[in-house]
Amino acid sequence: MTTYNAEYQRSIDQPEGFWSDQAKRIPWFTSPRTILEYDEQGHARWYVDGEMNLCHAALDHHVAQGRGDQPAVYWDSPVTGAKRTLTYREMRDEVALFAGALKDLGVEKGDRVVIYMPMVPEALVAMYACARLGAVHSVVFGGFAPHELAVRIDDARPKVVVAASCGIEIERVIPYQPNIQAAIEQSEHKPDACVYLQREQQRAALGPCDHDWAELLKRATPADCVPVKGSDPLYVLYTSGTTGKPKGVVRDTAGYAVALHYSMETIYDVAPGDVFFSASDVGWVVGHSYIVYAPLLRGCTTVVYEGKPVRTPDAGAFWRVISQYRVKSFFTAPTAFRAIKKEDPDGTLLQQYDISCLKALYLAGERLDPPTFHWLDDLLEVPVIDHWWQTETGWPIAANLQGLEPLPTKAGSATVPVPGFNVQILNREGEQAGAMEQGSVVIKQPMPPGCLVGIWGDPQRFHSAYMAAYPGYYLTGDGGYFDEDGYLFIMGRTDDVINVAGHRLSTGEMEEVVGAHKAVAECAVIGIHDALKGQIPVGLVIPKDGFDGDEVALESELIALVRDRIGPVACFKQVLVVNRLPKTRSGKILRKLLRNIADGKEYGVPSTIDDPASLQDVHEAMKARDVGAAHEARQV
Ligand SMILES: CCC(=O)SCCNC(=O)CCNC(=O)[C@H](O)C(C)(C)COP(=O)(O)OP(=O)(O)OC[C@H]1O[C@@H](n2cnc3c(N)ncnc32)[C@H](O)[C@@H]1OP(=O)(O)O
Repeated sequence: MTTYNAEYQRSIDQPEGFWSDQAKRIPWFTSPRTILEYDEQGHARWYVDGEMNLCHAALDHHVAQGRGDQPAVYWDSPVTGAKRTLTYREMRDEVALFAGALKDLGVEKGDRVVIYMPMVPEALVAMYACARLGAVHSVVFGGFAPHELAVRIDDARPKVVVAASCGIEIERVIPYQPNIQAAIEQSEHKPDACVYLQREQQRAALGPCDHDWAELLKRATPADCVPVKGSDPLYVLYTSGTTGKPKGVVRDTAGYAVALHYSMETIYDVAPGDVFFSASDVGWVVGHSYIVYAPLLRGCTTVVYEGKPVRTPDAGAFWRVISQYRVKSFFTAPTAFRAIKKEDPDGTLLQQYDISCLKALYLAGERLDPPTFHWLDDLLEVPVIDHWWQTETGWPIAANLQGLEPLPTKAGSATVPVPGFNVQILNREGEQAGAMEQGSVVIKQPMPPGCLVGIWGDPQRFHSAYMAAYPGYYLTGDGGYFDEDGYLFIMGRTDDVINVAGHRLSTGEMEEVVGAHKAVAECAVIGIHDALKGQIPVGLVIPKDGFDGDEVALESELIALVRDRIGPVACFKQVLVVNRLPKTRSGKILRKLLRNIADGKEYGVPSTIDDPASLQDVHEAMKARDVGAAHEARQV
């Protein structure tokens, strides 16, 4: 039996040999002869000359191997009361037919397709149909506003948009068609066609370029899998950066398939036939990797859950799903359990269900705070595993590898680097930090297969955002440290990206929206601690001369503006009007200081501050509005 240390060391010392062995675990049309090469900028490229199709590897291959009658998807939708099971054969056939429908609309290898759908099986069908044709999908989360959709349409320039007529947020029906119409009106690029899956809760009234999903299928003939090169793009997934423009993370095909397959076995310890439940959304990377692609690549059954952790109908919802579908591995974000703990602090609802099938709980998307870890650890009889990764990496960077060598857990730590990821901590001078010394978390090149291969249409940004800070290393944007046992502790972002309920958002983008209001002279948006959502944004604005003084009206307008431009998912719900903001003498707003005050920490007056009295002003304003824990903050 290989140990973690031996496997990890081999992956770092002999990356080509290591990933060549792993590549043999998935089906190819043509096996790669070149395992690893570097592009002209020195970035790793995996399996460039291999030929495969991810839809074939995840569906057709399993049907051919005798898994046709095994469930591939369990759909459970407490918001509509519907449930559905699709076998591998049924999935393959639906995907092939929908791929045929997309082909009829002119979609070919390399074309982009934007997908804007809730948690319905057809979202998976649409994604796999794109993969089948070699088309590049770009899924946009339903909680984003039309403006965000428009930005993505302009960047990805899709031939077709595939959507559902509506999504359902507990009891609220959210019509999607008005969002799509508004987005296409705002975007410069106009897709040729939109396809709507009509849901009975709210049907879409189809325009001249719109198509009914069911009608298209009636006319379509099944399409075959198109062989693609290992390095051909599978998808573009947008994620927040420090500026208003999101970054289109480009994922290749074969590296991703090999890495996901490896992770299912080594990290999540699941075998073909096991049931895997990831409670997230297809709009996030967790959805792409661990709802859609990895479970089926491994021959498992994936649970597609259209509901919330609470209120659909109660805080026992996850336990019900685990019990009903005999889930072996469950994955969600800590914020979901904070919501459950709030409603059912003693875990009483768990007693109603037999969850003896569950072998481990995995958490990611934000830091697993020790109180939530201990609550879960006391409640459950299975390992509670925090693991850390990013949209960019596509799969876990650090974890406690249950399929390789389970290690003792430490609260607050994501345990150890996953084989393939040469994680290091660099200090301000760019030197390796010692144990317990906090610094920038970086990954030494080559990044393993599955990680981003570029930013869509912007190679320069790929380099400047990730590769330029420390040549030869990928900059994660997180700060952290290793302890003496080699356990990795991630302490949070080192930039202006915040994490709200497991959703990565840019305060810079919110500042752009707030700053564009006609009454705002200057503003700062900071992420402050929140017991439920991890972090929430708070705006601080200085009004322009001539402002009428109605602070309540201004706050409402700014909240509505952010909701309208970015979406409800931003959770932007508090704005303070202030006379001045603390700045350095060179004019830089002291955001970290503002965060410390809001989080109730002790703070000093930096020597570089331009106007020390501004600090007292802001602190008083925060206390008056009961912002975070500002009443506990103390100047030292
Ligand atoms: C490891 C790599 C990664 O980090 S990948 C990202 C991992 N993150 C996740 O999986 C996200 C985890 N979070 C969640 O699933 C949700 O936040 C949970 C915990 C379920 C709570 O949901 P909820 O109560 O709706 O709160 P929220 O903060 O998510 O929503 C705020 C407002 O946005 C809305 N919203 C949400 N989703 C949608 C949607 N798909 N379509 C339309 N609207 C949506 C919510 O209704 C809420 O609106 P409102 O402000 O109450 O009016």
